[in-house]
Amino acid sequence: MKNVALLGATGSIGTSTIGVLKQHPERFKLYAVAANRNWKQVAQIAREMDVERFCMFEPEAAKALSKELGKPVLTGMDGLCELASDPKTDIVLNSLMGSVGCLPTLSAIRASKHIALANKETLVMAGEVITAALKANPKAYLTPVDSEHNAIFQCLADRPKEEVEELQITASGGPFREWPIEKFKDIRLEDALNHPVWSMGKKITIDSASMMNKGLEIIEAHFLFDIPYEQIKVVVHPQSRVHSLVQFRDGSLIAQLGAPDMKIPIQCAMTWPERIPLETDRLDLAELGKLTFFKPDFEKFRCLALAMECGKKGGLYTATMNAANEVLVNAFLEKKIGFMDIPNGVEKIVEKTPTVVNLDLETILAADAEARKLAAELIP
Ligand SMILES: NC(=O)C1=CN([C@@H]2O[C@H](COP(=O)(O)OP(=O)(O)OC[C@H]3O[C@@H](n4cnc5c(N)ncnc54)[C@H](OP(=O)(O)O)[C@@H]3O)[C@@H](O)[C@H]2O)C=CC1
Ligand SMILES: CC(=O)[C@@H](O)[C@H](O)COP(=O)(O)O
Ligand SMILES: [Mn+2]
Repeated sequence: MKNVALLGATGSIGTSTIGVLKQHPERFKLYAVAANRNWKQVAQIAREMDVERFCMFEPEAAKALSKELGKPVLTGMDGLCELASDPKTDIVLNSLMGSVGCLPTLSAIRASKHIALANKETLVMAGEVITAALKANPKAYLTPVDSEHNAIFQCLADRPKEEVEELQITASGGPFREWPIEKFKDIRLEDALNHPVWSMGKKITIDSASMMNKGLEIIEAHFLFDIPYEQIKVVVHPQSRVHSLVQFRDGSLIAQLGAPDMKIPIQCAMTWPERIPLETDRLDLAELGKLTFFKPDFEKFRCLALAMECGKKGGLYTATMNAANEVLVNAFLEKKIGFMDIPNGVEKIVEKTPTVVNLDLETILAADAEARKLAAELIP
């Protein structure tokens, strides 16, 4: 039996993860859960799944949950890190939203856990620190949950990176794939939240609409698989059935396909290299008829181009880009700025990225905080 600590239990990935755990009660126990404010949903999960430990990031939510359950509830970043490193935790499934996911990932690595990582911001913000921590803690094991990276992970199947010519990350293209750039100034929040394939949390849905999500995923892939940016390509695939591909040096292009259901990569990330049964839709290729592929439009989707540039520049660029994007996406969700203010704002903030010699955690956290402050100043 594996004890799972589920960070971000009330969100889209958290809910899919609980769906996977429910299919395998003989194999997984939901040992600990964490969320931000939604203590009522956590209470419901606790009653259904016999959870032992809890953290609510917000102190008021922690108090309310503790009163409801009559059990201790941790709070804040210390609480998240404590659950991630709890001696009884076997697998940490990190589905927190945003850069708050970084320190719990690090805490889990330092405690030599198996981390199934959905929180892509961890690697965008602090890829070098995370990869160094993984080297220093060889018993820690990180498996990707993000659908494209889980697909690449499956295609690679532990082959050495020398055999890889190119990673091909698929992108749905989001709701504005066919919109002319002239119409982008009229984009409303409702349009941007209308993802053509996936039902996800609001922040990643806006990132998909701006294609910043694909930019974050390029950086995520670079750090996960140690592949240079020059060998990472994006291919637009509106049906989202091919989840990504690896071009090997012998001419073989290996793809992973499946229904667009996050339960598939979540379970794979928890059980790899074993494949266990999963009740979910199966693909019927004849019914699908055709799958289409296109080149991405870097001019229309400036966030994608910006992310590629920041990744190549390295240093603190990806951390400042990520922080600025988080602040601006949140402002767009609150209808305080327009859609195009996201790429415009991110571009302004990354221009102010300080050069750095020693890329340690403290420097990254300081750059993240400064970029957030500068981005907040752009919001009316
Ligand atoms: N959804 C998807 O299909 C995919 C998501 N991902 C990645 O997975 C991560 C989660 O995405 P998603 O599930 O869509 O997001 P959601 O917004 O649906 O869920 C976010 C979760 O994180 C919790 N949370 C947010 N802030 C904090 C905090 N400060 N402390 C503790 N908990 C917090 C929320 O709690 P509360 O409910 O209390 O606010 C909620 O449980 C993101 O990094 C995303 O990019 C990657 C691939 C696919
Ligand atoms: C399900 C998943 O992994 C998301 O990251 C998804 O890929 C988003 O869709 P886009 O391809 O539109 O960014
Ligand atoms: Mn993805």
